[in-house]
Amino acid sequence: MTPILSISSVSKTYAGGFQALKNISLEINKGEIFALLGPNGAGKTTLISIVCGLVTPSTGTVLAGGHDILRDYRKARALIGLVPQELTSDAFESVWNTVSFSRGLFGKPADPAYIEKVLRSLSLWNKKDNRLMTLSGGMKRRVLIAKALAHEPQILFLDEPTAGVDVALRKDMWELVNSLRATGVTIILTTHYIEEAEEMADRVGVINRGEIILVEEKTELMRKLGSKRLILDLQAPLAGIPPELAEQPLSLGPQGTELIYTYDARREHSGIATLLKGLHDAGITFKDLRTEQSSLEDIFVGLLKEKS
Ligand SMILES: Nc1ncnc2c1ncn2[C@@H]1O[C@H](COP(=O)(O)OP(=O)(O)OP(=O)(O)O)[C@@H](O)[C@H]1O
Repeated sequence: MTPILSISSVSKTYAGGFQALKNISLEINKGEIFALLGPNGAGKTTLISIVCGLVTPSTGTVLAGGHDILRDYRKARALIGLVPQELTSDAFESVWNTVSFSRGLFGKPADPAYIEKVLRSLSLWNKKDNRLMTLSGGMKRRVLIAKALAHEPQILFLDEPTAGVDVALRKDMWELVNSLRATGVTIILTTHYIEEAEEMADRVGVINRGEIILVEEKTELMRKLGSKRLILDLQAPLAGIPPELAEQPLSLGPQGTELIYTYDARREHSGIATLLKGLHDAGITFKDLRTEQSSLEDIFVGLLKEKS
């Protein structure tokens, strides 16, 4: 796949001496939805701000569509749309003017038909003459997205798109992101909500204390999510897995008193019946059994603990 965004060895130390990013390298592929997960203060906003040319990195380079964000700022920035968390100005302006003005900022010629398409796709068309101050919170968020799309960017950053919005609007946002992806836009979103990453992302990156600690395909994470463990408390400890059970996905607990069987909880056949028959044939008996499931949340929390 072609990377549309290449972040290489980016570090950021703020003026006070605080190191917010440590040697970040990340490639984002054209057309993918990438979710950047991380706790408060992890460095998500700093990273986005560097990619958008709002904050200067202490070291490292960022290329957007092959253009260096520092040396070739206008070309690189024109490819990027940024949806911030909050609307800061323009309270007295109309939706139409605000969005059209954003397009002009990037030196793009006026294109009323395109602005109309964006407003319609965001269900803002019948609000086009409303002043921003008269809109609900959800509508204001849509205006932020329309503004970010006004200059036809290829890469869209959504900073916490659904923080503090109600469930219905969150679902709308998810749909919207999917429909944007269908138009070929690459989307990078930051979120605290693991559910959101699960729902939308093709790949997930986890950032903690300024470091990327994991980047993985969501399906791979879901595979981990779907993996379940059946733990059998044995009557008598085993020294090893008996050869007749060697084909099974089995492992032994620390003292040989627990036999652990890992299986995919989403498959129709867990293989547990075959396992139990095999245990019976091998003369292995157990006192008790239980199952455990790891969730993306567990993986996430575990990762953060490991690194702390
Ligand atoms: N201008 C600045 N000067 C000094 N330190 C800063 C500055 N901006 C951010 N920081 C610090 O850098 C760290 C990372 O902040 P950043 O806003 O990038 O985190 P975040 O992952 O976006 O957090 P949140 O989820 O809370 O938005 C924090 O410890 C923050 O206090």
